Amino acid sequence: MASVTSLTSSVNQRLADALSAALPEAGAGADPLLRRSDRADYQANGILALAKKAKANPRELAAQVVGQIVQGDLLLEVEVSGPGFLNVTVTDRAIIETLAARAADGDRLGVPVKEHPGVSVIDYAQPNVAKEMHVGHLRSAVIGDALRGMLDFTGERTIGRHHIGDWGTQFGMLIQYLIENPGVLAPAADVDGEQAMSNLNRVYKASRAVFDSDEEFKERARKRVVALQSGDKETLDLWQRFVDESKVYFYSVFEKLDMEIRDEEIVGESAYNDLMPETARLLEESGVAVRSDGALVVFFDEIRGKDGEPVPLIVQKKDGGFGYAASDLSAIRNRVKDLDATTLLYVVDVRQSLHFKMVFEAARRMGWLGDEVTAHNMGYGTVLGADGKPFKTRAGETVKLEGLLDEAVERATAVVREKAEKIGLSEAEIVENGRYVGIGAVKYADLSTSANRDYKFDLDQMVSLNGDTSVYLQYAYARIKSILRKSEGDTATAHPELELAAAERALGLHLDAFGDLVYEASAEYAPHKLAAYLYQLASLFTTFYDQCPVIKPRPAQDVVENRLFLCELTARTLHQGMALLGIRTPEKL
Ligand SMILES: NC(=[NH2+])NCCC[C@H](N)C(=O)O
Repeated sequence: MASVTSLTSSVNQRLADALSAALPEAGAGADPLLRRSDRADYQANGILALAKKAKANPRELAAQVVGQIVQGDLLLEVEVSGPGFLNVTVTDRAIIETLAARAADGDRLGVPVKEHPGVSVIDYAQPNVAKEMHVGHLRSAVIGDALRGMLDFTGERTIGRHHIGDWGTQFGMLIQYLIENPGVLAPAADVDGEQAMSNLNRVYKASRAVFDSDEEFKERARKRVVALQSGDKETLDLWQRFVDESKVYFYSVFEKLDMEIRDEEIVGESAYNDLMPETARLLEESGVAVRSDGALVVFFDEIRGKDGEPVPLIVQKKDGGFGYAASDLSAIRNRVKDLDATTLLYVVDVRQSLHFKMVFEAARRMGWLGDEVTAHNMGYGTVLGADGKPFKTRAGETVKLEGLLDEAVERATAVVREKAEKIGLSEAEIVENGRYVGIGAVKYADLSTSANRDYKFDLDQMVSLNGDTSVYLQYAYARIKSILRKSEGDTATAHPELELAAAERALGLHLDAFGDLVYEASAEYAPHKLAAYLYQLASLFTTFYDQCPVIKPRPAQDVVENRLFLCELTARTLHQGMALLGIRTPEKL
């Protein structure tokens, strides 16, 4: 099925044609700058600036443009307003016909795919081996997954990279402890997520205690690091056991999050070990990195620390070891060369933004990044507690993710249970819906705030039925589904010949904007714009449903059918939009 041009684009094109007829010197590319408006359906604001440039009177130019407009079936009225704006009203027919074309396009809803899709490699959901996941990891996973859904929908090819922290000197300590206490880590195949994490916690704490108190153990642990780095087989096998055990835990959390993570996309820091010596050599040979006190570093004039001295990016330490930066620089080479990436996205805590600024700039100097391949860090803000301070337990520790997710599901299940009897939900359905509502609430609270801002983790607010929450959207969806079930004898059919009520037009115009919105939000990496769109859609539906009876009191048959058509398209748009954000919409709630 062909994609559908939105009404906004059609009207914009119509006005652009009239504009270049009225003012030929403005050329074919002159943009009337059409926006949705409260006064009419749309307002065009572009004429003012063009008139100024052509030294013409804006109101006169606006009137000339109106004179050139071909109205056809699309436009009902175009009038000059204010200093030289155009207020535009489209016909009811145009609205319903366009929506009918969208409705005929299955899940895509007439949304076009990119003409020149690229390859976006998205670095997200990157917890650390042998460590518990915290709320920061939640944000990366949720935002990354939503971005991926949105980009995929516009035809972009996306590849996930879960750059887990699976390398570093702490493994010397862990592995040495495991060698000396072989029974402490049950095989990954024998444990569930919770057991895996409690095993790892136990080993971590125990080995840390020995490490801190026993100098000889410390020395053995140091030697173990060297063995690990030189690729000693026995050491690597034990390291792999920590990775495998951790993966059991990661997968259980991702499953809780209702998120699909693919094994082949878990490519951690260690995966780039073999590339790092070459990365360092290339950087040094080209002069981008220099030796300083024996270390290999990149300097940036423009990046200074608090003391005013340049902050270097350390590619290779004095002792020859490679760290986080070398791994990230090598990952860039790999993603660009082997994965053919055109865009590199990183969904990482804003506190790492200096690191990425330096890594990207170094890669740019090397020509690994440039006009053809760009990199962006979607640095996200901090998760705050209900008191507005960084989210910590009473003991001051970072809050563990699983407990939070369980609590969200528990609260949501209680909310679902309240209405369960009335709508006839089975126990299994209550449990499933509770999960979708609870996890949806957590995801939506994160996604509805722009990523770079902090947000409050407030469970009471998150599962509230009123306000900008996923539950509100899920209820709107389920309500429409119930209306559709109750109207079984009638079909949802578009009737373009009907005159529309104001609330029908408002809903219809918003439905039409879905495709443009998904495009814009994807291009700006802004899931919060999609969330805001969906919230508005649900609100417009509520107004429509209050003002325009669908079956009770029963209007004329064609009106019933047309309203059911609007109901159905709203439900499908809500469902699809939420799916792009990674949130489920239960059929009955
Ligand atoms: N390519 C990257 N450096 N990605 C981010 C990794 C995040 C890191 N594992 C952390 O927990 O902070």
